[in-house]
Amino acid sequence: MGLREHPPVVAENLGKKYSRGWALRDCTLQIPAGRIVALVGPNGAGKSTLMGMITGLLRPTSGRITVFGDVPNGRGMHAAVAFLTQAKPLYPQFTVAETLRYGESSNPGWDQAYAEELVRKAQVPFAAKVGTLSGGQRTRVALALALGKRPRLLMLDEPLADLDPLARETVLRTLVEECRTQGITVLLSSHVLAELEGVCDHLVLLTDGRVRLVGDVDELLRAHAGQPGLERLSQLALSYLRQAEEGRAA
Ligand SMILES: Nc1ncnc2c1ncn2[C@@H]1O[C@H](COP(=O)(O)OP(=O)(O)OP(=O)(O)O)[C@@H](O)[C@H]1O
Repeated sequence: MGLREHPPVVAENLGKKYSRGWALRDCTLQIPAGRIVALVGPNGAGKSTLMGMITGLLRPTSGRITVFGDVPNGRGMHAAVAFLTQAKPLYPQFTVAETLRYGESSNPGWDQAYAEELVRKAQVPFAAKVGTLSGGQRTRVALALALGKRPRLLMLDEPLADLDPLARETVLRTLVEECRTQGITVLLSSHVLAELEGVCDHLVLLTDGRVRLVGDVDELLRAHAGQPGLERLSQLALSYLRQAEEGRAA
C-alpha cells in the first residue's frame, strides 16, 4: 500500500503512563487524510502526549500507533510529518535565508522554491536575523520551515499562542489555505475554540487522558441536531468540556 492509502494516524487502545499516572488511556482513533483536525482539551488532557507519540519522541506504554502505516521508531520523525510547537526552535543568530538553507540541508524532500515563496508572501526580509523578527514574522518563518519539508501531516501544538489576535487570524487563514490547496492533513491543538470555527472539519476532544468525542464536525453536529446551543463546533466542544469538568467536581 502506498503512503497516500494509509491514514495519517491510526491509534488503537493507545496509552501513555508517566510516573504520576496515565496521561493518555485507551485512545482509539483515526485521523483521516486531508482533514484539518482540531485537537481540543483542557490543560493536562493529553494533547501533547498524543502528539509526542505521533512524532515518535514518546513511546507508548500500551496499545499501538501507526503514522502513514509505519510504527514511529523514536529515531526521528516520519519523513512525511512536520511539527510546529509554540517554542519554534529557530536559531536567533541565523538570517531568514540561512534558516531556509538549514531546512534544505536537514530535509531530503525540501522544496526551496516553495519555502521562499511562503516567506515572500509573508513579507519577511530574507536578510533579517531571526532574533530581530516579531512573533508573527517568526511564526511565518517557522511555518515556511515546516511546509518546506513538503509534509503530508502537519502538527501544530498551540503555535499561535504568543501572537496578537490579528496576527493569529492572518497566520491561521494562510496556513489553512495552504494546507487545503496542498492536501496536507493538519492536527491543530488550540485552547481558543472560536478560532477553530470554520477552519477545522474534524474534531478530537480529549479530557482526563481519554477520547471523549471524535469525528467529522458535520457528522458530530448532525448527531446533536435539535439540541439548542450545539449548532457550532465551539459550542459542542465547550459543552463536552463542561460535562467533563462537572463530572470531575461531582
Ligand atoms: N514528562 C512527564 N512526566 C510526568 N508527567 C507528565 C510528563 N509530561 C506530561 N505529563 C503529565 O501528563 C498529563 C498530560 O499532559 P499533556 O502535556 O499531554 O497535556 P496537554 O493536553 O498537552 O496540556 P496543555 O493544554 O496544558 O498543554 C498531565 O497530567 C501532565 O502533567
